[in-house]
Amino acid sequence: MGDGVVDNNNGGVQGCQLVTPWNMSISSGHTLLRDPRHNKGLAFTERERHAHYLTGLLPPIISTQELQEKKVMQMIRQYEVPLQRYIAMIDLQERNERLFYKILIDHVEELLPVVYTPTVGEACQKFGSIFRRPQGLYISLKDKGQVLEVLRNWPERNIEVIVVTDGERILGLGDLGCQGMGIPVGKLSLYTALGGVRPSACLPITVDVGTNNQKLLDDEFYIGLKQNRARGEEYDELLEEFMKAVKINYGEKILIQFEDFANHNAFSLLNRYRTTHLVFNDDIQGTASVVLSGLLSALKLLGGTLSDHTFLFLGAGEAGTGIAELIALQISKKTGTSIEEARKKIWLVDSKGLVVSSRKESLPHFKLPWAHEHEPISNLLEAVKDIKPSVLIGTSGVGRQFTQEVIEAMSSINEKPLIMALSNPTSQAECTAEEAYTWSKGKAIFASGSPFNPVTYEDKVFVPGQANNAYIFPGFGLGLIMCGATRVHDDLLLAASEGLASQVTDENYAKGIIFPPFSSIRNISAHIAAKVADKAYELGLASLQPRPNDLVKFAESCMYSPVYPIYR
Ligand SMILES: NC(=O)C1=CN([C@@H]2O[C@H](COP(=O)(O)OP(=O)(O)OC[C@H]3O[C@@H](n4cnc5c(N)ncnc54)[C@H](OP(=O)(O)O)[C@@H]3O)[C@@H](O)[C@H]2O)C=CC1
Ligand SMILES: CC(=O)C(=O)O
Ligand SMILES: [Mg+2]
Repeated sequence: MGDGVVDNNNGGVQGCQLVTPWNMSISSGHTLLRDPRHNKGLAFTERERHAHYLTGLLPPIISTQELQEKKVMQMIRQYEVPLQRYIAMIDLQERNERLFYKILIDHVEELLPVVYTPTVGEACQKFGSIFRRPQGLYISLKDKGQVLEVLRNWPERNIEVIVVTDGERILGLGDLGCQGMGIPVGKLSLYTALGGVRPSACLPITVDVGTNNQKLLDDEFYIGLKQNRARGEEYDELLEEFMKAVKINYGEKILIQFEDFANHNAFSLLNRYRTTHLVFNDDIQGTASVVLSGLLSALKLLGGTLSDHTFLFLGAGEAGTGIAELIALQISKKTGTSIEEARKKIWLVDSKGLVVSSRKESLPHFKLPWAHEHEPISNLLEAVKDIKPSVLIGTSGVGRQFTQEVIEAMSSINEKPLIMALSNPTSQAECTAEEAYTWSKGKAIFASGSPFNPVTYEDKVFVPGQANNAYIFPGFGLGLIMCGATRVHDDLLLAASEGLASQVTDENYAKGIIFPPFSSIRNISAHIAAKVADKAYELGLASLQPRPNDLVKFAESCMYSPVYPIYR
C-alpha cells in the first residue's frame, strides 16, 4: 500500500521505471532493525551489534528490555487521548513485537482498554485516517476464484489460528466494513498476550464484501470496497471458497474464530462449518462461556443453583441467544431435565419486546426456542416487573437501556440483583457501573463488557467485573491448539466456563468480584486450556498422542515468551 500514484494499466508508478522489490532472507544490519519480529532496539548487546552489522546504526548505550518497557510506558501514559495510546501501541507492535507483548503482558489491566474495547472501537471507526502499515490479510470480492493465492501471500506458513470478520457488526458500532480489521488484529494480540499463542501463528483476516455504511462509502479515506454488501449466493460462494482455501493451505487443524459478523450470517456460517472445520463463533459461544462462568461464580454470592434463578436478556441476537443456550445446557446437564424445560427459566426481549409464542411467525430461527407462552410485553421495564428475573443481562448493543426504573425494579425484587451490561464499547453499555451501584443502593452485583473503574457508594468501594469473552477465547484457543483438537463441541465451552470460575478466589468473592483479575490472565488461560484439552481427550476430539499427564504444565510450556532471545 504505497503512497504513490498507481497506474492501473501497467501496475507501476506513473513516469517511473519498473523495479523489483527484493530483500535479503537473513536479517542483519538495517534490515534487522526494521524487522519487528527480531528487532530489540537499544537492547542489542555489544556482541550482537558486532555480529549482525549493527555497529553505528544504534547509539552507543545498551539498554535492557525492562528499561525499554519503563520508557515506553512513560511515553504512553503521557498521551491523554486513548486513540493516541492505541496508535502508540500499534506503532510499537510494528517496530518491536517482543517489547509490545512484554509491555501488554506486564501491564495488562492498564493496556487492555487501549488495544481492545473500548479504544479499538474508535480505532476501527477512524481506521481509514489512522491507517499506516497494513496489518492482517484482506480478502475481497475482487479475489473471488483466487483466494488460495491471496492466502499464500501471507509471509508465515505455520498458522494455527485465524480470527476472521466481515466487519458488519463491529462491537455495538454496526457496519464498519473493511475497517473492522482492527478487531481481528486486536483479538489476535490477546491470543498472544493472554493465551500465549505465538504471534507468528496468528492470522487476522477481513473479508471485504462491501459495506452498507453510507458514511464510509462517502469517505474519501475509506480503505474498503466502495459498494454495498454482497448478499446471498455471492456472499456464500466467497465464504465457501475462503473456508476451503484455509484448510488446503493450513491443514485440518487450523482454528478459525468467527468474529463480529452480523447475526444473519453468524449463525448460518457456524452451522455450516462446525462439522467440517475447527471453528467457533466468539460472539455466540465465547461470550456464552464467559457469562456462564460469571454466573457459576455469582452463585457463591447469591446462593442456590443455576436452576433456582430466572434470567432476562435485553437483546436476542448472537450474544443473547448464545448465552441463553449455554445456560440452558448447563442446567439441563446438572439437573437431568430436558433442554426445553431448562429454557423455561430464560426470557429474552428484543427491539420489538418480549420474545413470545404469538410472535413465532415473524421470528428468525435462533429466537424460536425462547418464544415462550406469555402475553406480549413491549418494553423492558414491564418485562422486569412481570417476569421478576434475578439476573438481568444486556446484549442489545444499545447504550443506557437499563434505566433507573429498571435497576430499581430489579432491586425491589431481589436482595442482590445480578446485572450484566455486556454491550461494547463503553458508549453502548446498557448502564454504567456507577448507575448500577447507585440506583440499586449498593445491592447489585455488576459486570460489564467494557471496563469501568471502581465506584465508591456510601463509603464502600465496589469493584465491577469485566464480563468479556477476552477471558475465554485465548485460553480456549490455546487448549484446542495444544491438544490438536479436530472439532469444537459445546462441552468444551462448559469446561472453559468451569475452568475460569475455578480461578476466582475467596479473596475475590469477599470483594463481590465474580471474575478473577486480568493481572493473572496467563495463569487463568493455562487452566482454561487444560480443562478444554482434558474434555477434548475425554470426547475423543484430541489428536495429540500420548495425552500429556499434567495439562496445566503442558499449557504453560506451550506459551510464547516475549523475553528477548540472545542472537548468536
Ligand atoms: N461482553 C462481551 O464479551 C460481548 C459483548 N457483545 C456485545 O453485545 C452487543 C450485541 O451483540 P450481538 O448479540 O452480536 O448483536 P445482534 O445484532 O446479534 O443482537 C442485538 C440484539 O439486540 C436487540 N436490540 C437492538 N436494539 C434494541 C433495543 N432498543 N431494545 C431491545 N433490544 C434491542 C436486537 O433486536 P432485534 O433482533 O429485534 O433486531 C437483537 O436481538 C454488542 O454491543 C456487542 O459488542 C457481543 C459479544 C461479546
Ligand atoms: C467482545 C466482543 O467480542 C464484542 O463486543 O463483539
Ligand atoms: Mg465480538
